[in-house]
Amino acid sequence: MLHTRTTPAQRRRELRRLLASGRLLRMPGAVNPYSARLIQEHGFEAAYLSGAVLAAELCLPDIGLTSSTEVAARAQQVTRVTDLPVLADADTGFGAPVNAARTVQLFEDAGLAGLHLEDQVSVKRCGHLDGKTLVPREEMVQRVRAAADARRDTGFLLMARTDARGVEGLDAAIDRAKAYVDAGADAVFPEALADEREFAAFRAALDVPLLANMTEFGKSPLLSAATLEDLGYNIALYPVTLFRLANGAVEDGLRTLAAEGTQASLLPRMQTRSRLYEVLGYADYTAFDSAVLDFTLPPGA
Ligand SMILES: C[C@](O)(C(=O)O)[C@H](CC(=O)O)C(=O)O
Ligand SMILES: [Mg+2]
Repeated sequence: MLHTRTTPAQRRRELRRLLASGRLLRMPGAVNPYSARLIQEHGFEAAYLSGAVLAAELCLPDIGLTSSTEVAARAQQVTRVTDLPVLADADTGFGAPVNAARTVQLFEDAGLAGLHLEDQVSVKRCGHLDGKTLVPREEMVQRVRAAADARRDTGFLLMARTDARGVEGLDAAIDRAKAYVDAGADAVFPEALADEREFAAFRAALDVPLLANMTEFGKSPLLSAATLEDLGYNIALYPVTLFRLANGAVEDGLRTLAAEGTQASLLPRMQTRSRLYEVLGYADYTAFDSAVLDFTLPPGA
């Protein structure tokens, strides 16, 4: 009942254990708390909270309009329903290095297992678009240092993302990543690498855990989990996959409903009522109050 059994500290330890295991961790982005629960049920090791999805859900572009408190509030709703470690997208840290520090503490309090900070300027954009602007390396070093110092739980994972590949080139991106690790980052997210060779170059240059962003319709090839594991990557990120799938299904459904005047032909593609109730754990609540499950579902529901 009420789904979770573990503390944030346990989940952070679990994330660190997984990152040290040499196995690839598969991390889909949750669209909402319910989908975080589904990610857990389907056997994934961790979940992600994407800045792009959070913004898009509010019908906003991913340009840094959401605030750290808004993201933390959403994160808390997600961490309440899953025992999986959840990594959150902290964009640029939402301002100056002191804002990044505050973000770390807000995200710790939200029960997250870690966050990533990127080296773009505050009016940021998706890492797979052209025309990005970076802050000077020294400013990002300060951002990372402030974030590392702000942690009250040293288990909380601090990941540095560099967007430099598309702006300054691969070598500069690797140099920046090394400086961020020296400043206290536990792990690195090399954004928008062009091919497998570049993924390998990052792995050869750094000995901290690395995340591979397998976002669709972007600049990186969609490498399989097996390939990423062979390359020595620690996390395969699918940040917007569930959101794009859901939106595709919703648009198809709306078209069919409009054209056919009934949703009847869509039923085979819908999650049933009984499956929904199973995920929500209706049955578990009856242990406390038999009135919760004192109904029978119609056949096929
Ligand atoms: C990972 C990311 O930061 C996100 O917010 O999910 C995005 C994903 C995307 O826009 O496809 C990014 O890569 O910038
Ligand atoms: Mg993002």
